[in-house]
Amino acid sequence: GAKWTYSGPYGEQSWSRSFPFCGGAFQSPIDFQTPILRYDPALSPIEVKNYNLPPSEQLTMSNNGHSVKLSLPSSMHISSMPYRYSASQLHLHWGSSSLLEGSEHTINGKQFPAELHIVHFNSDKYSNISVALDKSDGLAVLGILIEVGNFNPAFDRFLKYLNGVKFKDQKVQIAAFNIRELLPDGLHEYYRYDGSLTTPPCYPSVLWTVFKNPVTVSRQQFLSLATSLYSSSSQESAPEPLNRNFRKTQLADNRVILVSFQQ
Ligand SMILES: NS(=O)(=O)c1c(F)c(F)c(S(=O)(=O)CCO)c(N[C@H]2CCCc3ccccc32)c1F
Ligand SMILES: [Zn+2]
Repeated sequence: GAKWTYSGPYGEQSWSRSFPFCGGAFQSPIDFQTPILRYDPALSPIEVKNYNLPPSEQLTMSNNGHSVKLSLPSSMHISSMPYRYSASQLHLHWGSSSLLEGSEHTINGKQFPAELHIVHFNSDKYSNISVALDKSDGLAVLGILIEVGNFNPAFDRFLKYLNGVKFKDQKVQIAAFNIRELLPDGLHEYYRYDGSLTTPPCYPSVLWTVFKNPVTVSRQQFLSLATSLYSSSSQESAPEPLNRNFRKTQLADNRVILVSFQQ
């Protein structure tokens, strides 16, 4: 597809030229501002199934030039939503060694150092994610905000392989692990809204669930994520660091953000 980046001439202000939905409605991410939040007691705790993958299983970790992503088996799924949403991949967004602000969603204007996304598709209605990608009930993404603090052994399960995917299109196989450990302890407090992919093609097809409570990684783990990767391929002459790969917050328009918790 058409080239797009997070800065320069192909940056987000230009995305809508090649990807019209990026200039459309229901775009993500957004800033969770108190005045547009509404408590919804019907929002039940998120329930995930088969997230505890056996270490005998292998996952493909890759650098696609936009993020580092981990392929996930479709046996992993969210069971607490009206439809079953099966896992497809997880990836991250982060700042840089000099910018500890790289999350996509923000809370009352506070941007976190990084954000983890676990992408799922509606496997009750669609046979695979490619078919589900542009359907209004096609995708569900879990967003986990990341703060710098204590060392996180779960994140190290894949961060320790970053040097194997330094350049675009590099892949490595890694031992699977319990993906549940990447999530915050409580899955009952979250923001919920209808939004979009935060990268081209920006389809408004995502039911977003962003947990209220961030997880922590150590400063060293954050710096490893923020400084190990390049968006350019190994053959290219000028290596382009892969960092600050987050989209700016979009207008909420008249969308209401539901929250499962009361202030
Ligand atoms: N923030 S976000 O909206 O969740 C989000 C990203 F930020 C992100 F970088 C990716 S990407 O790594 O695939 C690089 C961009 O194509 C995705 N992938 C999705 C949408 C694109 C096509 C596709 C095909 C199969 C599986 C997943 C996806 C993404 F959904
Ligand atoms: Zn994402």
